[in-house]
Amino acid sequence: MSDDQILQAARQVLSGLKMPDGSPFLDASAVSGPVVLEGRVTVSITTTSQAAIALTDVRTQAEVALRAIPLVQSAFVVLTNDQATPPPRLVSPPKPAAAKVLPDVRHVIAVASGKGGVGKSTTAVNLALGLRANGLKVGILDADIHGPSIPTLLALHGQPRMGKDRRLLPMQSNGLSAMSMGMMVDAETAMVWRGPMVMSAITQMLAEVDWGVLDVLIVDMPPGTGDAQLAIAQGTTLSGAVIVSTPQDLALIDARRGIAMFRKVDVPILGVIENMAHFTCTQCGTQHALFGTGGAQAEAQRLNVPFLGAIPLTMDLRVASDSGQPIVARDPDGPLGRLYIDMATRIWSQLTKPQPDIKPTQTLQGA
Ligand SMILES: Nc1ncnc2c1ncn2[C@@H]1O[C@H](COP(=O)(O)OP(=O)(O)OP(=O)(O)O)[C@@H](O)[C@H]1O
Repeated sequence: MSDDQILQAARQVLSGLKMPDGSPFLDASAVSGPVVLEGRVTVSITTTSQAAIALTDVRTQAEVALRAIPLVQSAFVVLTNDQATPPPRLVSPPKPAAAKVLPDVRHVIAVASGKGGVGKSTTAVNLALGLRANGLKVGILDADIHGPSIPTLLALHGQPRMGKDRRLLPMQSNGLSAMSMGMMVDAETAMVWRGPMVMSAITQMLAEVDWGVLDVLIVDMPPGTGDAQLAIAQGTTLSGAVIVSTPQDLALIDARRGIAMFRKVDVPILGVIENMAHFTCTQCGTQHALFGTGGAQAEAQRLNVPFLGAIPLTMDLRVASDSGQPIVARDPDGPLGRLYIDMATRIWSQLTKPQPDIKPTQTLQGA
């Protein structure tokens, strides 16, 4: 069945559904889609948090009907909360009505950067493998809908399979359970989602993945500190955040914004990692601080957050990452592998040491 045929079938099954006010589902101005890409079907219904509950039934009916179409790889009907500004600061514990969508995940950690291209995804993957080397069950979610890079970094090919209860099974790579938003929704659909819409879509889709029992789920955040990032930080109950920065002043200014953003929504900062800290010449062994030195460490001290370590700029790391064999998997006992594993150990000990401000993940808030 081609995408066009799936689209026709999708429109056919959806045409039988009604909105809560009795109007045809497909005619509702709040409904966008269906969009079909390589067998994946997405529909979004724009709503407000207050009106979302009334739409829950039709959302489920639409999803069940779409998933029953032969050769549909995945089907998501997401309630997107179209608010121009993020909802007011969430006071923990989160809203009591929140569904426990990840009851078997002990901690969700965000790996974030204020600025793109600083090595956030590379760091997220290697930290995930470092936690795994500590004997933990670890998953990684690539939440960067617009520029997903985890499939490349972990050499994930093909589409995730559907489990028994029609929930998607994460893909497996190097002992990690992995899922990329890019595999669940096509970039074109996501492109029109604003911050809060991205958040509600992400939290909802997280619930559609059968993560199983995990000690840690790492969320590789989209770069930046705009509405989308704030909404994810706010809507996903996080145990903590790790901030990645290069040593340049400009990157540090953005990292500072990232720290401020997580603090605003009461997410503890587990630490700052300086990436591309210095370059060691392969010919003469001399270290060159191309982007300055010690900036992230000084910033971490100034902001009173832990400094987890500095990763050098190395060809090995880049080649390993870009060929889908992360350095911790390829060479766990080498200097870089040990560095990441040590940082992961420190992160885990922070999560598990009893302190009032680091809480296990209880809930993820839907729309
Ligand atoms: N320490 C390092 N040494 C050498 N290359 C690195 C290092 N860290 C990351 N890279 C390379 O830099 C590029 C960008 O890295 P990565 O995709 O992890 O960044 P990002 O911050 O997640 O980017 P984006 O904002 O686009 O999601 C990749 O080619 C990666 O292999």
